[in-house]
Amino acid sequence: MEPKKLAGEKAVDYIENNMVIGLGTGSTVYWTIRHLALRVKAGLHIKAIPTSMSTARLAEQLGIPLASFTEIDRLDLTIDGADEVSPDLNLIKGGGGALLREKIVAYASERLIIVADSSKQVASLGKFPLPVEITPFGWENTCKQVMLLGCESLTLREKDERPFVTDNGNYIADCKFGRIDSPDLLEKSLNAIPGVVENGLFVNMADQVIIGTEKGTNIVEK
Ligand SMILES: O=C(CO)[C@H](O)[C@H](O)COP(=O)(O)O
Repeated sequence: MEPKKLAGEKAVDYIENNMVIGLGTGSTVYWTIRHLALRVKAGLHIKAIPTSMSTARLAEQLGIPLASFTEIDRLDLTIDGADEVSPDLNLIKGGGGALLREKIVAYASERLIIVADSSKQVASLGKFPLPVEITPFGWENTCKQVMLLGCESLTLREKDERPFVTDNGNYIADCKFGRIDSPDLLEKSLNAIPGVVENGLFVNMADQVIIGTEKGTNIVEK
């Protein structure tokens, strides 16, 4: 079976009645959302905070009740995908451009479960270009400041030959740093640059990773 589908669906086993759930973004969480919708139809009572407009649309279409931070302070569990997962469960996220909302939701959650196929497991972070969300104002200068942190190459993400715009109205710089040995330091250094809104390094946030394979799922815990 499809590894992403197996991982995404497995995560639904961890959702209990009356929980508030964070719903991530991407093609693996897509399966989580579809599977969760079946359980909601069958009577499971939950509320979900989506991490992107696309996830909100899908959840709404499938009848999953949505909530917002206006009414909720803490979430019980967030289920999200990742672009890279290191052996100590640090992550690169943001391939889909939703990293800011994903980090806000994950930070407000008691637990973060990551769903991915085995291609996302890496010995060390850094092969996947690190997505950094930056404000449109001064983006050229912000990119120069990011380069000074040891970035080897940087590309402003585009869609239809225009800068890609996030759900928050910002741009994404995809940054190749090579092997990232100190993700915690790089995460903080990037966020200290005015114009950087957030970056895709998720350090010490994931509690569990569900890896989908051709044959089933493997669980990796902290
Ligand atoms: O961080 C993300 C979006 O911003 C996604 O979770 C990440 O890109 C993984 O996506 P997929 O499950 O489609 O491989």
